[in-house]
Amino acid sequence: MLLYLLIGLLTALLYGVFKYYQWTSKFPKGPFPLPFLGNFFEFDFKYQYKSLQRMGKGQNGIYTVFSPIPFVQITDFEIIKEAFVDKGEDFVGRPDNEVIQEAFTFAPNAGVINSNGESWRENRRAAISIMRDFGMGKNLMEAQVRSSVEAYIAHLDTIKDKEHVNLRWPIQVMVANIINEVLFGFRYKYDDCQPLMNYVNGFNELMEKMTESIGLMIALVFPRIRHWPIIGWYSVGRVEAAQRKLNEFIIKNVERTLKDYSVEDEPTCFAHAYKQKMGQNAFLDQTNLLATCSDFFVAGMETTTTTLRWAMLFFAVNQEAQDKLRQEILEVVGSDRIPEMADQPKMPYARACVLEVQRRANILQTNVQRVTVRDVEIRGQTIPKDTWVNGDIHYLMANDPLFENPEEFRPERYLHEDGKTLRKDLVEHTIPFSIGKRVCAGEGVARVELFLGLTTTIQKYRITPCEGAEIDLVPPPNAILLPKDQELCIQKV
Ligand code: HEM
Repeated sequence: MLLYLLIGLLTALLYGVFKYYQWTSKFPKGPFPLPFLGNFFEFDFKYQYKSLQRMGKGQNGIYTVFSPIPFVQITDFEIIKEAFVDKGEDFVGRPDNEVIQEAFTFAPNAGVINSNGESWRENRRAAISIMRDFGMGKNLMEAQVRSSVEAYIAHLDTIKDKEHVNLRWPIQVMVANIINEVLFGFRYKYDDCQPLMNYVNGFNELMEKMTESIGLMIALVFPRIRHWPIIGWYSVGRVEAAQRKLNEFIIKNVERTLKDYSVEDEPTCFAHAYKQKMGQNAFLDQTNLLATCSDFFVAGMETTTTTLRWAMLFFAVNQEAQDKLRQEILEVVGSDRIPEMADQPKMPYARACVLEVQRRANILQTNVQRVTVRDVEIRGQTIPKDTWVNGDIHYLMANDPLFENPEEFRPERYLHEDGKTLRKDLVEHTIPFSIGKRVCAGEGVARVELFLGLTTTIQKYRITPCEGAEIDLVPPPNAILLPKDQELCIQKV
């Protein structure tokens, strides 16, 4: 009897293993997955980009990691382009996993970053149209950026001990004020910005918790565990609670902005303009107003701040590049006014610097996840509908053979020998904002912020390491690769 039972169990197990491998064979081939567990134990969830760097080598640009969810990685530029641009409509989804949608968003299927289908389309369209009306990529937005940059320089001027300056908060407030003013119509003062600091700290804690939690990874596969006592709290509950706190900040700011606004009035900020559009279709409602503001606030603040913080460290370490950049700024702009976007075409070295900062900082461990909305074929391999796909811009910018010695910070790599013309091939492969239908919705603003934020700082200040200190360029684990907090010496030029 026992023997029959054992034979029965063994047969069921072998059948299960057979079915498992039959299923995995539907996805692009990658590192060999263990039965049922896939590559779970090969994956360092804290440093996902390092695991993906290791696994991606020798995979011909497209492969699957089972974590244990099938997770297709695309590491080759031409294949990312084929998927996200040529077949863009097929890769336009975001995960509609209930844990992600309920715990990590303002509300399920709302806003722009995590929504799907018509809700995403209508909200992205409305948001971009409002941003354009407020001058995204044009003069009005540039004027806001320049005024925020000027306030930041004025703040740096007031700092007494310039030999030990942590630039984190000055940069954070400068960048946050731009998006805050666009969304809600007001700015924070450098000496009175506690709600903003609470938001930023809360967001960073949320990112840390998300990166460190193996429980969360398990909950993505078995969402029910989030309702279990204790396990539910450690896997999802504490992350969800952190997200709810962030949501409160957005609700307060939107309420403050809309309190005295009537839709007959001329809108002076994003929240006003969205309020005017509400009701035009079923997806533009109060929840989506809040969720879209939340998405633009978070996406618009932490990414640009982090990139500029890395920039200061790179230039502190690379004095030669800093001198060269300053020389170009002084030749083209002089020192009586701050740079403007119209100067950019005459400043190839500055453009190369921004590209190299973004490439070398490479701030996202993985791209924001896409999901296939139908079965799709890429390079002769089928990716089934509803598969998670990482268009791995991190891997690309750190490993593409076009970037010789990718670890080096060397803006010159973007310039031809004449020192004036940008290398189009390298520029094309530098895609920190991703590409395709879901390309970053704030790319235009971010480019203005990065160019003006960087060039104005270097125009006004020489940045060096503090005496006797070494700059630490190793990022701690976090979904966004933030630099470690460290002080720098700043000297007025
Ligand atoms: C250095 C700065 C930034 C970087 C590196 C960056 C990068 C990205 C990336 C990689 C994505 C995912 C694209 C994809 O799914 O393929 C994204 C999406 C997004 N970004 Fe940015 N971003 C930056 C700044 C901004 C700013 C300033 C804003 C707002 C003003 C913004 C708003 C958004 C939004 C709303 C999305 C979601 C788009 C969608 O799903 O349709 N980002 N960003």
